[in-house]
Formats: sequence, C-alpha cells, structure tokens
Amino acid sequence: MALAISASTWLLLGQGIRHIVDSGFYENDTEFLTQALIAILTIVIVGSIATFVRFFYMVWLGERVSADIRKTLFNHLLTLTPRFYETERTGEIISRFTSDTTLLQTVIGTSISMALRSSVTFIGAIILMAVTSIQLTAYVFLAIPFILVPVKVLGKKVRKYSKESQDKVANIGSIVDESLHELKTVQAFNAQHTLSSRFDDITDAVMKSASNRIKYRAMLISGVMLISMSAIIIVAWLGMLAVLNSALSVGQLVAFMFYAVLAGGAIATVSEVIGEIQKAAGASERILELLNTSPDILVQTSTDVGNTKAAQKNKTILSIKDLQFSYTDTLVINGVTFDVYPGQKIALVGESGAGKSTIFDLLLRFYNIQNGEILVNGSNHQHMSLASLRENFALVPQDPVIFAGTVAENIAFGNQGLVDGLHNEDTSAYTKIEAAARLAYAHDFVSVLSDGYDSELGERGVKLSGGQKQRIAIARAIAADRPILLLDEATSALDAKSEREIKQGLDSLMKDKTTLIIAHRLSTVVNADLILVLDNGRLTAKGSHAELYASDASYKEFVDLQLL
Ligand SMILES: Nc1ncnc2c1ncn2[C@@H]1O[C@H](COP(=O)(O)OP(=O)(O)OP(=O)(O)O)[C@@H](O)[C@H]1O
Repeated sequence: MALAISASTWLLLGQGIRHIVDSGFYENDTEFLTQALIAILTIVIVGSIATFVRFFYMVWLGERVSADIRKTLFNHLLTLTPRFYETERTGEIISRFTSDTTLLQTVIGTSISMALRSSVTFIGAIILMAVTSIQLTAYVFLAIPFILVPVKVLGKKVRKYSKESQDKVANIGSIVDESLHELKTVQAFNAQHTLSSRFDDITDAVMKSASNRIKYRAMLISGVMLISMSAIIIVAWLGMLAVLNSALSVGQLVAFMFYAVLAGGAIATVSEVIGEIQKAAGASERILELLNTSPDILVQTSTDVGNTKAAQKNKTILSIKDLQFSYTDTLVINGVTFDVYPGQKIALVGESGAGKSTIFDLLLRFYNIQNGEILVNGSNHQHMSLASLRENFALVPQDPVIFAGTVAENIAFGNQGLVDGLHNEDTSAYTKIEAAARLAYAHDFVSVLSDGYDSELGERGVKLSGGQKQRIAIARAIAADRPILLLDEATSALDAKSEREIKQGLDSLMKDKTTLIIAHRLSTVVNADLILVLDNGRLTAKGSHAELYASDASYKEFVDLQLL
C-alpha cells in the first residue's frame, strides 16, 4: 500500500504541474498558484511518509527473510550425515550462509522494492501519459520492443556470470577457512607462498567472471538508457510540433514530458536492479540445493519385538551381530559379533586402519550398516530415533573438541538441562558443572583462569593445552551422564602429571558405566574386562589380557610392538 501511495503521489505531481502551467501561469491566477503549491506540498509530504513506510518494511522484510533462511539452513545442515560433509567443503557452505543470504537480503530489501516501485510508477505514468495525449503515448509504445530486446538478451548473460562469480566466491571461503584453521602447519612448513598463489588464482577467477558480469550489466543499463532517452527526445520533438499546431497545450506537453521522464527513469531502474534480481535467483538456487539434500539415515518405523525379548533375557546393553560395513567398495568391518553387558569395560585394539573408530561411528549411526544388527538395550538401533539412540552414548574423541565459548558451556554441552541452567544463570547448574570438572581433574586449572568457569576458550580451544582439552572433554562426558562411554584414547603422550590426572579423570568417568575404549596404552588393556582384537575389519580374538597374551601370538606381538 505504501508503495502504491508513494508512487501515486509522485505521479499526481505531474497533474499539479500541468494545472499550474495552464491555469496559474497562462491565466495569471495568483490565488490558484498558492492553492496549487499547497496541494503539491501536501502531495510531497504524503509521498515522503509513504516512502518511509515502504523503505522501512521492505528492508525489514529482507532482513527477516534472510534470518529465517539462515536459521532453517543451519538446522538442516545439523541433520545431514558425515557422508555429506566428506564430499562438500565447509568453506563453501559457509559462503552460502553469508554471501548468498546477504544477497537475498539486499535484493528483497532494496532491489525488489525499487523494481516494484518503478513498475507501479511506470504503469501509472503510462496511464497518465495516455490521459494527457493518446497520440504521443502511441509513439512511446513504438519504442518499448527496442528496450525489451537488450533486457532479455543481456539479462540472461548477467545471470549466468552472477552464478559463476558467486560459486567462485565460495571457493575463496573454503581456502580462507582451511588456511586459517591450519595456520600453524602452514607457517611451520613455510607454505604461505603455495597457499597465496592458490588464493591469487581463485581471486583472479572471481575477478574474471565479475568483469564479465559487470560488462553485461553496464551494457544493459546504458543500452536501455540510450533507447529510452532517445525515444523521449523524439516524442518531445513531436509534442512540440503538436503545441505549435495548437493540438496540445503547453501544460499538457510539460505534464506529458514529466511522465515520460518518470517512465524512462522507472525503466532504467528496473533494468539496473534486474541484474541484482537475477543474481539473487542464482543465490536462491544454491540455497535450495542445500535445503533439498536429505540425510541418508532413516529411522525404520516397525519395532523389532523378537530381538528386544531375546536381548532382555541376556541383559546385554549392546549386542553386535555379524556387522558388515564399507565406506566405498571394500568391507571395512567384516562379520564382527560381540556382546557387552552393563558395567563392562571393553578394550578395542588393532593396528591403525583396522576399523576401531568405524565401530564407534556405526554405534552412533553416523553411517548405515550394510549387514548385521546392532541392538542397544535390546532394541534394533535402526528402529530408534537418532536422538534416543545417541542418548545412550557419551563420546570422548582422541582429539578433544572444544567449541568457542566458555569453560562452563563446553562442559554443559551434552546435557540440555545444564545448558538451560547456564542460560538462566541457575547456580545449581554451575555446581554440577564444577562437580564434573573436579571429577575430571579439570577444576584446578579452570579455577586459575581469569574468569574461572566463565573464561572464553577461543575457537577450537586454542587457549588450552592438549591435556587440558582432554580433561574438559572428560568433564563434558561426566556431565552428560550417559550409560555407555565411547573413549578413543589419546595416542600422544603427555607429561606424567597430566597423564595421571587424565587417567584419574577417566576412572571417575568410567565408574558405574559401560565403556568401550579404543586402547593405545598397556594399562588400559590390562584393566579391561574383555579385549576385542580387530584386524582388517575382522574380529580375530577376544578375551582378557592374560588369556590373549598367553594364547594369541598376534595379540602378543601387537602388545609387545605397539603398547609397550
Ligand atoms: N570416511 C571414510 N571414507 C572412506 N574410507 C574411510 C573413511 N574413514 C575411514 N576409512 C577407512 O576405513 C578403514 C578403517 O578406518 P578406522 O578409522 O576405523 O581405523 P582405526 O582402526 O580407527 O584406525 P586408527 O587407529 O588409525 O584411528 C581405514 O582403511 C580407512 O582408510
């Protein structure tokens, strides 16, 4: 409405001008002149208010749309599986978030608003031109096909190069993301030059497609301007001839020219923003592509009653049967079968690449298994929702993950109650977080940080040492309080004190829990209730350390070579 009012008020101005010229000037009517000026002033004020409302709401709408798209897109990305991120580059996805949604925001907030306003102005101006002089309007219509040709032909080119340059900008995102995150490795290997020449190539490519885009846009704008202005000049000449022949009053001609300039300006604006709108069309295609990617892990709805009963009789917490899995063609897990009873500590050992981490990934259902069964508390994991399946597990990865945020936020991470408690500044949440940190032997170093549990840890925990990160990860698993722990023991050795503290932290974590641990230390395998030996995806032996060391030559060799 504001758009229609603001466009109409500017159009009304023409009528005002016509009356001033014809009635005020030519008939020497001073009082009429004053009244007309007051009327025009009113039109200007109404027009300005309507412009304020139009601008405010259109720009607000642009912000709202991009905020909603960002939220939807982020939530969607969190549901996609690791397989998706093995092929996509995160830097490129970040670019879709930022540059594509920002583009949509400006286009909706500014370009579409301008295009709509100009279209309304154009239609109104044409109608009023027709009212003023049908004959002159007919001449103007003759020019329209000449204007549409460049809009059609050049607009297509603009769209093509816009999409291309947005894609290339996404490559910039990837390389910056990768280089800055791995800056220490880059600098340690003096690889700045290699990266900067790769970056130069990418920015040059962006520049090249941007130049093409700009060239076609400039041709579009100037072509439309040339044709429309020439048409106006010719029509003005025809109009002046009509005035001389007394077929038209001077006021009519002035009003007509006012509308013709408005219409010409409107066409010029549309041709300028059409390029932006084409660009936004490219951006939304890319966003839709992402939104239409569906996660490849589906929950089967039927419940497996038979298996549930069988498992409950045995009371296994985990039961793995004849598991088979491959990432690509070759089987990485091949016929693995084992049971885990509540409270057991199971150590997984095997050479690098044997498939230990893959078993964790399958338990957490990051990938679909090809054959076999995984029962969690007697339920087939494919019949459980991903959330209820994963509620059974707390993961402590080999390289502990720290999120940008405070110590307290990092520890609360896996426990929604604590996260909400922190959000509401509930003191009991802090007490529980501190208790978890004490059990993980993290309290001592946290309490000397400048803001204690509210200290910011920096992106990826850059402000912490390796051992400190591990203890935060352990505290997080303690705070999450899940029945089954999946520990991927760190391979890197730490100083004796840190080692001892981490071991004590892990002991408190494992207390009363069922644990599966990818073991890299002899002390871990010695204390395990059951050791599973994996070799090339197969389970080749199982038993206690003493049994296996005495009976299994390959285990003995493995322990002697790898663990001692
Ligand atoms: N995302 C993946 N895509 C394709 N192959 C993979 C992927 N992840 C692992 N693999 C392959 O699967 C096999 C098992 O890997 P996995 O990480 O489970 O071994 P691991 O026993 O945990 O090794 P490590 O002790 O070195 O971590 C390896 O041969 C590895 O190359």
